[in-house]
Amino acid sequence: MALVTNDFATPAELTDAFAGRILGILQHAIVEKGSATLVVSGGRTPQPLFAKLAEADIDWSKVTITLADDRWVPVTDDASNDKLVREHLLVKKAAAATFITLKHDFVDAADAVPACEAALADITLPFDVLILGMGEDGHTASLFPCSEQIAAGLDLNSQKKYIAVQPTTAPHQRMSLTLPALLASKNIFLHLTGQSKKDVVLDALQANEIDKPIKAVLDRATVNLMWAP
Ligand SMILES: O=C1O[C@H](COP(=O)(O)O)[C@@H](O)[C@H](O)[C@H]1O
Repeated sequence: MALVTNDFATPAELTDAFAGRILGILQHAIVEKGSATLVVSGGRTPQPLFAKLAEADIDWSKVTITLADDRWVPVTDDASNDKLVREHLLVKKAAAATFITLKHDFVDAADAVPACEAALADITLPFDVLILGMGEDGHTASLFPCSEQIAAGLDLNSQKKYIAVQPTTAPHQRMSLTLPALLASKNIFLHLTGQSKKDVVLDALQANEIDKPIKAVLDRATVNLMWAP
């Protein structure tokens, strides 16, 4: 639908402005309906944003946080998005938030899909805020172009909110929200740093969504790109 570009001169300026924007939406949701939902991504990009959010003075006890995707590794592993959230977001003032993990005690992520669906069952959609990341291959959440599951993950008729994904060119099996579940969000942000990732987004606008899965979101939602070099 629309890509709204918000460019900042430095990562620090991006972090400050982006945190303010997210907090404003969460605060508004809390006033309007008594609660708010925040879906975050993992990887390296969001760590400073998480640190900034964690210090914010909102009523975090009314906020539920979950992940758009996770790597199927123990939550003690440095590759775990769950670990990232627990160590950098669910601290200080934000420690009062409720966290819905995607990691359940199954060897194969595919066996954990029902547990993830059940854990999300009490949450009323749409999510208030979705923060997506993106890899250089155009994957978003864990909807990887190189995976056998990509068509199923992008299927708008899917009744599933989660899908287990096995990338072939990236490590770890994954658990990911499906495209229809990602699109069930009132405010969608794409959080990127570096010129190369911005170029990937601009290229993706002309690409096939199976090759560049971020395109599937860009085509169907207003996406605020929050970017700094
Ligand atoms: O594997 C993943 O990669 C993307 C991008 O991560 P980054 O380190 O390049 O910021 C991330 O959005 C996703 O949550 C993660 O599982």
